[in-house]
Amino acid sequence: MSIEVGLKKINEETVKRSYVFWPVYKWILSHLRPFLLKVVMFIFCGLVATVIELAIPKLIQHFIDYTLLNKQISQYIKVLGYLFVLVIIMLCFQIGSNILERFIREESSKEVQFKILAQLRRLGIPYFEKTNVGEIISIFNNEVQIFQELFRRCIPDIVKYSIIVIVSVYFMLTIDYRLTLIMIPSFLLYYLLGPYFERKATFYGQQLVENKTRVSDKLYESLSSLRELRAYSAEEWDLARNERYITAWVSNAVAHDLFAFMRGSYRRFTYHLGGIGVFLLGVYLIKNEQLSLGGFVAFLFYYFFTMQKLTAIVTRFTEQKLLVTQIERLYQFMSLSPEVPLKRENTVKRGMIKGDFRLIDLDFQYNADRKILSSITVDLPKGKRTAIVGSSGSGKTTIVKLLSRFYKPTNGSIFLDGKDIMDYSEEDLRESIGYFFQEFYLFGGTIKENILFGRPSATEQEVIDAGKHAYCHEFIMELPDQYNSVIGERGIKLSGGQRQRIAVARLFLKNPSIIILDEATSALDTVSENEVKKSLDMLYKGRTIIAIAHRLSTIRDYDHIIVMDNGRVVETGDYQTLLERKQVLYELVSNEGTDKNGGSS
Ligand SMILES: Nc1ncnc2c1ncn2[C@@H]1O[C@H](COP(=O)(O)OP(=O)(O)OP(=O)(O)O)[C@@H](O)[C@H]1O
Repeated sequence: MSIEVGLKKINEETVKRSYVFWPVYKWILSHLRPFLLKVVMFIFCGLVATVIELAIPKLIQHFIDYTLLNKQISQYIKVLGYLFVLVIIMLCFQIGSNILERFIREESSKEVQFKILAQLRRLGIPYFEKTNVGEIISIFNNEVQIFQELFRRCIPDIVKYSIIVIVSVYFMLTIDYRLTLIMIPSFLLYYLLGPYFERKATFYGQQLVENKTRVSDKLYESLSSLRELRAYSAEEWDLARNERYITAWVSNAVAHDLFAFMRGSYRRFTYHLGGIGVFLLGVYLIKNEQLSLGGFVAFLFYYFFTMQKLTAIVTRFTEQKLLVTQIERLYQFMSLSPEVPLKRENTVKRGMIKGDFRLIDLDFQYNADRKILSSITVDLPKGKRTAIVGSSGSGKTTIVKLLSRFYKPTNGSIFLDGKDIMDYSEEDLRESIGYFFQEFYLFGGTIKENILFGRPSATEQEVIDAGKHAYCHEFIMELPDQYNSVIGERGIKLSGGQRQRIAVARLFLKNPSIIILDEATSALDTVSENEVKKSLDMLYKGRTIIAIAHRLSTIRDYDHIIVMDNGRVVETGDYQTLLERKQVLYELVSNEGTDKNGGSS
């Protein structure tokens, strides 16, 4: 059976899938490893609390059989005293068990969140380029929640209830083994249909949560697009669209409640049926003096308590199976290996990378079906300004991604200061390279925090010096809170040029030996561009600069130009020489001039 939910058909078979269950389950449980001692303590506390809780009916049995029948008042007070002490001890162990359970749950889910972040970092740019942000966010929202759910309910409940059932069956056996055997047919009767109702109720329960999220997403979309809907007279269309999702939600809710009710009713039916058996046999045994009255009363308590917990274990197992299947995507994500293996040991002294790049016979493709770069052999000298130019799609950005080691070349090598770039540690490389893009991220905090991002350990004076070098000190000092001014989400309260100068200040603080730019200032007006250029010129001094340039007017003063076409390097040299050669760069410059003049020159 399947139900139509929105545009996606969700099949119930997903609930039954078990081929991934064990590896995923083992992986989930591996998160308990750091808290092994606490897990043992949790089980111990649970065991003690359960033994005490279940010893109480035994005490009642004693009370009925000896104290009450023999009318011994002193015994009566003694039993009450024991009971009181036992309850206090039991409560202490229950509190301990609850605290440990909560600690284990929260710590393990915190750890999984850290692991997701670390894995995202490990997978790096290739993963972000292949996966949409929605999917990544959903891993955090849904899968982490499922993970918490497993540690909140399923795993601890299965452990707790199992302890209860084992201890309780032991006490039942000490009363009468024949009565205890009645549990078997009673449980088998439950097992006949119970898991079916469990599966259905759990499945619809999960769908209910997903549909609820979908309905609120759609409502949010409808509210955000009210103007467009009215302008296009599309209210009816929107209503019909929402109705579909709401109908799916409602039918899910009805199905869930129905199966949950049937699950509960069937559960009660089976163990009450067994209860009748216990009554009949119990009365018979009392009549034949094979069972005491107190023993019978205590047994009744154990029977109902055990049956309830036993059937609850089945419920938790069903829920757990579904949740584990749903967490499979997170498991697969955590099992991914980065395209570029990360090297950890630092092999060069801090600040010693100078930026002398040599690319030898380099080929690259993102996917097996298409070559993006072919036979690239080129030098990008240290301490110089190199510009990479060429038509759109010729592979400029791809080269820069390879220089940054975001990707691994398909063939050939990249040497940095004479050493294969793959042999540098991640830390060495990231410390040595700074980036400057048209768009970059400013955090919603203060200007100081945003500059400090370049080197969090920098002093206040270093931040101010960086601000001065980047020509942003003056405008910062004019703001009401100066360096402590809050700049709004993504730096919304600043102009484009001001934001870019903050980014330059950040780079001053980071102090990398190599700076990679992607047509950094093309989105600015002339005044802002000149201001940013002034700050960039300060930054460039003594560093290796590699720039992707779209406007050829910006590369005149570069030392070295690499001209690309269709994934190949077609020309290299300085600007003047290449122009005089009147080949590809000359063509590009001429075309740019033509475009600017509207094709008239
Ligand atoms: N992550 C990716 N996966 C697959 N193909 C990609 C990816 N990034 C870029 N490409 C392809 O590689 C080719 C070169 O792209 P690249 O971005 O390097 O060109 P570019 O010269 O920088 O272009 P532009 O000047 O337009 O930015 C293009 O055909 C592009 O479609």
